Amino acid sequence: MVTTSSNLTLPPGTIVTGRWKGERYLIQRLLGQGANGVVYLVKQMKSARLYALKMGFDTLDLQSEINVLKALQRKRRKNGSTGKRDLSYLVEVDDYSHQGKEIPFYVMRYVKGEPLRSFLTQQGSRWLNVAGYSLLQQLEGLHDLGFTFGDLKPENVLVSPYGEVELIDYGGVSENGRSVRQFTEWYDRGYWGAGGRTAEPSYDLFSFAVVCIHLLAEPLLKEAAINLPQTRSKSDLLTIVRRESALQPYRKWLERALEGKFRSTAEARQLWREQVQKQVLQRKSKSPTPTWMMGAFTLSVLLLLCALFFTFWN
Ligand SMILES: Nc1ncnc2c1ncn2[C@@H]1O[C@H](COP(=O)(O)OP(=O)(O)OP(=O)(O)O)[C@@H](O)[C@H]1O
Repeated sequence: MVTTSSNLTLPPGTIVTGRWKGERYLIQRLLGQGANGVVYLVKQMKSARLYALKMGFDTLDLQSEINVLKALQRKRRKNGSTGKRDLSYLVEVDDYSHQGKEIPFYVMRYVKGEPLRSFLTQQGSRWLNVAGYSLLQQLEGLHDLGFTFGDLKPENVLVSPYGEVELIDYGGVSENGRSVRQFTEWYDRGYWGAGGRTAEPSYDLFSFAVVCIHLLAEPLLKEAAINLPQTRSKSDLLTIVRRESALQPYRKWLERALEGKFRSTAEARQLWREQVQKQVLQRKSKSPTPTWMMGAFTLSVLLLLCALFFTFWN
């Protein structure tokens, strides 16, 4: 096995022992690899619990990601009201000594889910209603703590079988008011000449609007994205939204997000909910959708609404 700082693959069965804290983790399998690191599914030896463990290629990048996670954790603890689940996202930070090198790693909650795109391919694009609502809930929690996610893209959104969303990859999270640290062209407001790269809730809402366009009208988005920067603009996106039939149920929401007109993420979430309710009612009155499917879908919407209620009103 060749190990360099930019290429580190550890086989299943390897035990990663933290240099400072001594905790031991047994690697089960590779979960994924990105620009900033490798993520493994691991079993904590003392508890037999499953976690995700991320090892960094670049110590500084990983450290700043860890700093953000710690800051979020501190704020969540202080606020105490954003749901117990989130308090334990970051589990541990340590170094791993491997072939004479110190490799930094952190351990986080293992998120069992499918990336948004494959989830919708398997379940049907209608499930964007449920997943989108859950995503807006997640963003609202983050925004309320004073942070912007930044690098919102389909790969960073994992969805559970019931449509509940978890964001992964906090490497792009920035404090509101600062510059966005990490972004991906298509979902970046600056790329479309639609605003600056200041971290603020409207930045994430814009990205989510482009994510929706990407998922439901990819060929048109691809076409618009190849325009030169001088000719590429937010109106290209607005034109797609007005023309593409698959986007019509979301039109009002997408227009407001692209124009940066939501006053808050709560308002964006509320409008999303209204448009979902409208669709459910319309379908009920005219579509021959099997009752079981409508039942499962409505149950998921209800579960999300309950989760929201307990999170924000308790
Ligand atoms: N907590 C988690 N639970 C389950 N899988 C995860 C988790 N975190 C990351 N992954 C998987 O590992 C992959 C890479 O992780 P991540 O996106 O954090 O790496 P990255 O190097 O920052 O990626 P990018 O190049 O997108 O910035 C993800 O696409 C996902 O499949």
